[in-house]
Amino acid sequence: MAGPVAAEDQKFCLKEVLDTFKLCLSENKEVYLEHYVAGWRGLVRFLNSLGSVFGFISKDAVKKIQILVAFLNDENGSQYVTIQSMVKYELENELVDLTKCGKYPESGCRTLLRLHRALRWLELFLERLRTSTEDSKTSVMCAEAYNESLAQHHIWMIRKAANLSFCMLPGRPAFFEVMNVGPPEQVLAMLGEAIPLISEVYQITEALYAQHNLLDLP
Ligand SMILES: CCCCCCCC/C=C\CCCCCCCC(=O)N[C@@H](COP(=O)(O)O)[C@H](O)/C=C/CCCCCCCCCCCCC
Repeated sequence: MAGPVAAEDQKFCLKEVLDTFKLCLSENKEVYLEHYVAGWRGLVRFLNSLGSVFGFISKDAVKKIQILVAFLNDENGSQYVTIQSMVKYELENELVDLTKCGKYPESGCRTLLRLHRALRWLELFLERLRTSTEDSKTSVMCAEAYNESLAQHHIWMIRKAANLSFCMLPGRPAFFEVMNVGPPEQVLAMLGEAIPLISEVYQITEALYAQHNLLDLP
């Protein structure tokens, strides 16, 4: 009999990730950290299914997810229920390094900022996928989205490695297949539903971080 399957090894399904991002927003538009992290977990599952060449990316994402999960499970976990409460708690208690070489190199605010920047890449990439044609190249769409967003925050070596890895992405038909949604029309429809959700979560977090001058945390 097969044993339990680790979350990262389960088969990816875009619908599930979409449902998780739907759960992210509270009635008053706060972002639940638990669901935000669960959304990223689902995306990492997708990345893992694309092959080991993306291992260095998924490793970094998993590390950041684990840091945030540790805060959620910590004795002060109730302060981390939403991104808003996390920011308030960490700032009020001076738990965020505003400059390099401080006491809290892995604060929740700083860690989430890295995923937040990656969410912008995701939004741009998915929008390109949604408006792509049969002969569009996933590698080009991914690189364009990356260079327009996340790359600006990465050192040269990471940019080089990331851009090289994009060349190993499967073509559009195989990529759609891994998304596990159904025929291309359904993939496009689901992307049309997912992008505004992801965009809203991104905008709310961006405004919160801008309001507290946290967008450049080292
Ligand atoms: C819906 C289906 C289609 C889309 C599926 C996308 C799946 C993507 C899953 C995960 C994306 C990875 C998120 C990466 C977070 C990166 C955070 C970051 O910027 N870390 C850097 C800075 O961290 P600190 O040093 O300051 O702690 C770190 O240096 C990064 C290292 C690893 C390289 C990151 C490259 C990111 C490329 C993003 C594109 C992923 C390509 C996936 C292809 C589908």
